[in-house]
Amino acid sequence: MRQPLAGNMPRLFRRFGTRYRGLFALGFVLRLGEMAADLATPWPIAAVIDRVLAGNESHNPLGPLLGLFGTDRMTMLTTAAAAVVVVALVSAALDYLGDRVMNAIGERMSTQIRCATFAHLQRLPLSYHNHQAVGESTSRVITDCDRIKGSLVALFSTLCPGVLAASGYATALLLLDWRFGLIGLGCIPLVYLTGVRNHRLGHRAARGQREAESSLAGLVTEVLNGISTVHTFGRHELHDEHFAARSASTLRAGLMAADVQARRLPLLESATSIGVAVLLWVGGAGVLGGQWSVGHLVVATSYLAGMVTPLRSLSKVSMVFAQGHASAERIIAILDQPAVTHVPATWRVGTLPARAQGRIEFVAVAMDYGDRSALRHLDLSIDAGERIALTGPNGVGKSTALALISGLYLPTGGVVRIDGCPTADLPRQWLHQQVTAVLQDTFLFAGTLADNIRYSRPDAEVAEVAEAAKAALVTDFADDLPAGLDTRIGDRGVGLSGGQRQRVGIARALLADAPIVLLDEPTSGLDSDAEEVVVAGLTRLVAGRTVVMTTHRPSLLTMATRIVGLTATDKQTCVTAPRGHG
Ligand SMILES: Nc1ncnc2c1ncn2[C@@H]1O[C@H](COP(=O)(O)OP(=O)(O)OP(=O)(O)O)[C@@H](O)[C@H]1O
Repeated sequence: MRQPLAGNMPRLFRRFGTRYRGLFALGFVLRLGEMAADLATPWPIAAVIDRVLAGNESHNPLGPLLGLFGTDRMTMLTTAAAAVVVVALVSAALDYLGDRVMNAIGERMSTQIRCATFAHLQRLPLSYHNHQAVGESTSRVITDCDRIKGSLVALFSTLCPGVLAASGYATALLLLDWRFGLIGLGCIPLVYLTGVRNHRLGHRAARGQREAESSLAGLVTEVLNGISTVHTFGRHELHDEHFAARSASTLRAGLMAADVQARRLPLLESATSIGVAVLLWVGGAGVLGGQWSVGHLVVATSYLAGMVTPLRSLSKVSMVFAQGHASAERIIAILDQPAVTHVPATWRVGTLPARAQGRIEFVAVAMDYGDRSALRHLDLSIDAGERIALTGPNGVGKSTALALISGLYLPTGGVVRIDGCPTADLPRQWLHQQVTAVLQDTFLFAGTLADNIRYSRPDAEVAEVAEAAKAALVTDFADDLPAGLDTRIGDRGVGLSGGQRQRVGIARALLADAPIVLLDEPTSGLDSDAEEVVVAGLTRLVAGRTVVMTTHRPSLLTMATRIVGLTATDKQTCVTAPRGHG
């Protein structure tokens, strides 16, 4: 459910902003100082007009100060000019310090929001990621967090000082003369009404724009992930058409946002010009009637202009706020998702043995992915040290069974137990130490071969990494590379063959030294030569561990001590009579 318009930013504030209260207070004090300097700015000019030019001191409280260094006209002019410069310098220095402090709050808060969003996103269950395009999630972490940063910086460097300045000038106008004050205050409802109406429109436009941009990012990521398929089938035009269609919705949303933005300033100008006109008329009449001096009127118009200027700059950043709100909504949608670590862990790590025996049981296990059923009432028991191969038709649920053992998903019915403990109740950290896997396609991160092997156990010694690499036959090809195991490989293992990537995956699993090993078609994409080498590595990996594998390859089936066939009926995933296998 969407949060109310104003609900998202305050939530981000409560969570990430409270620690900056001290800095905020400092920034506020600096802004107050700057405002006081700004309020003093027109007085030397007014004093010159009233005392030096018109020879009249009655209306100007600063008039007598002008004669501090002498009362001849040129000395008073010089004193006024120096006062203008001093006041401007003080205001500029306070402006600089205030901006530094306030902008820093925005920058720090947004960095924290980005880090927290990424950390949380990583911990969301696979069921979330299965339904979310990678590009869309990337766009949230990068672009939405960037928009939040923009609006936080605008909040601290424009909105807060702007509101402070506008209220300061309004108060000063009131103190100057209550009639001037009323004229100034009269502008505020007009500005507020145009602002609120535009903010709503702006938020709607910004939300549409972000959704359209995210969908574009999702498309780009998908096509680039499958770029070799695009090239193989030469379907570039198809994706061009999809991209153009989605770009059209981005354009529509962008034009709507541009229209809202363009409307804002003229509306505001019209609203505030009424105030300026009234002030000029009332003030001018007052000067003609001898109620006020010209200098007095100059100060009042300068205060009204001072009050209107921040309102104008606020209107310029209001689209930034609208975008920030829309993006905050999308970030909160991620932060509100329950992470996998929230699963209650009944057994604490300290109460569990450091190493499981490796017994696995499926008791009436069912698994549905949304509306799709993958396993129905599966009963299967695997003894510690057994090596079983799951076989059966495509889609019967073999990979799903493996995913349930490793805790990637929790069963939607029944229970999966390791050494008698349901996986749903086990701490994730312990489960990661007990179960390792070699999948159909080993995913490698950008970094060195050694980094990728160490991924399963970051604290492993160099010698242990080398030993795992040797046992998995990684060393055989790494020795021919320029820096051996320290050779850098690209994203997703670009630069290595399929068989080489699988060998790195085996080394990674060997280093994890877990009592349970899952093999999900680890040789399916390999030719017979590569398969032979990978099987040699796997033979070392499986020794002395409980192994559950899915494969149709005879070379792997020979490693199994039992082959279990799965078949599906409407009500049940059945286990066909187990066959002993050496
Ligand atoms: N992440 C997922 N989201 C939705 N449905 C899924 C997901 N993973 C698997 N499925 C569905 O669950 C069913 C079982 O899939 P699974 O991959 O476990 O079968 P499998 O026996 O390993 O198949 P194969 O032999 O083709 O690898 C299939 O109908 C599949 O479409």
